[in-house]
Amino acid sequence: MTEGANSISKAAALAIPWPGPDSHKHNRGRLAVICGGPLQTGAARLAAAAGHRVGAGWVSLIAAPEAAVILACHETERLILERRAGAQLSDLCEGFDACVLGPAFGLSEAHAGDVLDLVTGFAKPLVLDADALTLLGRTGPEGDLWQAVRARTAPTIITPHAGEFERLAGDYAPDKKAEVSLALAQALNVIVVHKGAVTWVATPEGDLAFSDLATPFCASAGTGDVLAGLIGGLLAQGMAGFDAACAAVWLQASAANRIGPGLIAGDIVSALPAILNDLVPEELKRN
Ligand SMILES: NC(=O)C1=CN([C@@H]2O[C@H](COP(=O)(O)OP(=O)(O)OC[C@H]3O[C@@H](n4cnc5c(N)ncnc54)[C@H](OP(=O)(O)O)[C@@H]3O)[C@@H](O)[C@H]2O)[C@@H](O)CC1
Ligand SMILES: Nc1ncnc2c1ncn2[C@@H]1O[C@H](COP(=O)(O)OP(=O)(O)O)[C@@H](O)[C@H]1O
Repeated sequence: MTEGANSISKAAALAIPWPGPDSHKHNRGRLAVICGGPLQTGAARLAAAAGHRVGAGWVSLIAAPEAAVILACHETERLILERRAGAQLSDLCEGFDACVLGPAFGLSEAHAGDVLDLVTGFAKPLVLDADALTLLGRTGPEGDLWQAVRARTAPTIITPHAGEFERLAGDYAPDKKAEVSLALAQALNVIVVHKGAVTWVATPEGDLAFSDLATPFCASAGTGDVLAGLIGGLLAQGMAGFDAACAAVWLQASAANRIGPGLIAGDIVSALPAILNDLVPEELKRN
């Protein structure tokens, strides 16, 4: 089944959107990243920074007041949108072109309600990662959340690591990673980015691609949050789901490989301009 799968190459990243003379910050893609509690803001900040670096013109972190204050101590270029008591995430995300939900978000009943609200009420491309996937795994195929994800018409991209994948689809043999990714893509009607030393990207329509490019130094806290943010940033700029996922996987791996030993997640974000500079069309180069 995996014989037709493409290896993700530089060509995937050459397809990313670039700004033009008519670009301004509001039409280059507006990305919302949902933040968890005040002691767990780092994951969302990594995702937001990655989405910003990859070209989204306006990136907001949405957080409850206690976490918003922490964010305000850290963030310079990202906007902070305070979520007051009773406000729905789907209302706050109106006007954004894409959203990332899950990194260090939280696993309570209230968080599960928030995930259901956004999955149902946000009619734009959505990246679900980390805790959003654990919550989805808890409800299972018969649950409201699973059914709501299936019913979405806008693209949904999920980015499970092996542990999160098993919560969604059960155990699998290591040599069946491509097959189980495709099966989950179909079962959930989502694009699956099944991470690891080999990352597989699968769609409900049967598209399949893989990457084994990334250095094992990627196995470090927060690198998956960066990937989720890259996908979100590309979706916000209008890239199609499968193309955005493949481009983000290549960009994350290439930036990580440039660092190698000593890599921590934020370095991938910092290395992105050099990687992007190798891809940018000649007419956009001013250096
Ligand atoms: N800066 C920050 O604030 C950061 C915050 N973060 C946030 O922390 C929260 C927890 O994140 P998490 O990734 O540890 O997820 P979690 O649901 O606890 O599952 C972990 C368990 O799954 C299993 N497992 C099996 N295979 C695996 C694999 N390939 N890769 C990883 N795990 C694998 C393994 O179980 P074991 O095999 O050890 O029994 C492992 O113990 C989450 O909210 C996240 O967003 C992070 O993003 C980092 C930066
Ligand atoms: N051994 C490895 N070789 C290459 N890449 C890896 C390896 N282990 C993990 N990665 C990559 O590192 C990232 C880790 O993501 P994840 O486990 O979600 O981390 P976090 O939740 O801490 O951000 C993924 O993009 C994954 O593909």
